[in-house]
Amino acid sequence: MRDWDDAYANSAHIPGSDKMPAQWAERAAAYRAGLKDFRADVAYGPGERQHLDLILPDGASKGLVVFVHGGYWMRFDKSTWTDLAEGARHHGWTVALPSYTLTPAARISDITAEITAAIAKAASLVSGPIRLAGHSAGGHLVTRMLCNDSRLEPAVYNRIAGTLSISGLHDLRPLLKTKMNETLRMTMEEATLESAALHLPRGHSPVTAWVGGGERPEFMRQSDLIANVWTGFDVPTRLVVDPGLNHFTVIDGLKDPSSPITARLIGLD
Ligand SMILES: N[C@@H](CC(=O)c1ccccc1NC=O)C(=O)O
Repeated sequence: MRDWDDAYANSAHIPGSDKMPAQWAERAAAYRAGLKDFRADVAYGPGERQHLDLILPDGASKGLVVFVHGGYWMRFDKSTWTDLAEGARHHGWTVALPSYTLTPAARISDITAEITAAIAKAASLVSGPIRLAGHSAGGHLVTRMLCNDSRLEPAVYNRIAGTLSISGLHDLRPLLKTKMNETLRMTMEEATLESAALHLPRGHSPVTAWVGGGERPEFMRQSDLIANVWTGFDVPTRLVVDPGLNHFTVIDGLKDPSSPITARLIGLD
């Protein structure tokens, strides 16, 4: 059998990655300190981690971007990558960054419900079109919003203009075979329910699966999978392989207003 732990291990294959979380947090804190309009810690539920940060643009808001962070549902929070809001913010979008309860305190299906509530809250505060983005585990969470069991209210769901799943996980069943499942505590039933690629899409808003060309083959396969399957249900899909980037550098372009990934996020391309 394949070594499934190795297939989904990112840090182990990226030199210097042990120092990255501290660098990410530092960059994000410096970015927050320079923001003119930063609304921290808006509650979207009663839980300790059920809060989101809002980053507002300089002029009128064109709409709402929600970015859901990654870390295999067990690490990090809304403050780790605040600076990734800058690309969309620069172009006039309000960006919401939710935290969520991590595993093992929550199950993945609980986190899906939390992100549903976070998007509903952000949508009640910010008008206009909604664009969803998520990285890795966050890619899982945003594509789950588009499945035909999605609990988003129609008034919110119908505002979704596009979704960007960056190095997203769309079939969770292989993770059952990793040591991470000691923390994730998924059963086959939950892994199946939580796999976007095993659901029909609820509608036809466009989905982009964006993955680094230097990522582990499983991440390439996971991106290919959602684009491939949902194309068959008339979802306009794109698969973008961004050359040379790894699982951590693949999101860097979001902070750059002129990058291709920012253009994709806000529909400029
Ligand atoms: N220690 C994990 C970290 C990881 O994969 C990760 C780190 C930051 C953001 C997203 C990640 N992956 C999926 O959610 C690994 O490298 O396997």
